[in-house]
Amino acid sequence: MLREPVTSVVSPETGGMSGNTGRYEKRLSDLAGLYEDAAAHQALVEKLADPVVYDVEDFRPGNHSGDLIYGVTRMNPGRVGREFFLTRGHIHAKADRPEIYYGQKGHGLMQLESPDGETRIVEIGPQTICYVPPFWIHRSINVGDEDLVMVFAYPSDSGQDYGIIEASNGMRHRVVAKDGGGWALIDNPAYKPRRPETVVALMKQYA
Ligand SMILES: O=P(O)(O)OC[C@H]1O[C@H](O)[C@H](O)[C@@H](O)[C@@H]1O
Ligand SMILES: [Fe+2]
Repeated sequence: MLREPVTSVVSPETGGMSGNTGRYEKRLSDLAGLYEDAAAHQALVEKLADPVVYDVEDFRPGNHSGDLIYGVTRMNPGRVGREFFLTRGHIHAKADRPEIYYGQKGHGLMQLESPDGETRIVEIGPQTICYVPPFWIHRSINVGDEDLVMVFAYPSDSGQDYGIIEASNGMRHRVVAKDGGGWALIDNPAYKPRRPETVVALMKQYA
């Protein structure tokens, strides 16, 4: 069926987008288990009365392969202990599907992890396009002191698999605030590397 063209106007200030077909919010309590300091997380949920920490507005034309979902994510600035506010993170359920992010406002990082445990950190500011290649687990982190707003687009049949991060007890590295400003990468001591067979099986589906 022939589709009609669509335009969306993005507001870098509010992180909203016209023409969206959906919207969802994540509250701080939805992110339990992601941060190294679970007590600091719980204390902050109570202190701030469980605020929205990121929201997503998107346009979804449908699920058939070859189509595209696009939208905008807005993330609050903030920290849990020494870690910055972040998204849950995922690999695409169809793991060979890529994604594009386009910075609109604020200062963020994309933390990427390959199936065999390599980490890459990409800085995203306004006007920066970040290409997330197939097979990389990805999570956004707001390392600035204002909202981080990014436009994204990915194949509409990608899906999100959140279990891969849970299964390894988090990503291999954590991004933490340095004393006096900036950020640093540290090891996540709880990290369980994926077994070589798991990595091969994940990539073989698309060989
Ligand atoms: O799904 P999360 O890992 O919580 O990330 C939040 C959102 O970030 C980006 O906007 C992605 O393109 C969305 O697909 C994702 O849902
Ligand atoms: Fe994604």
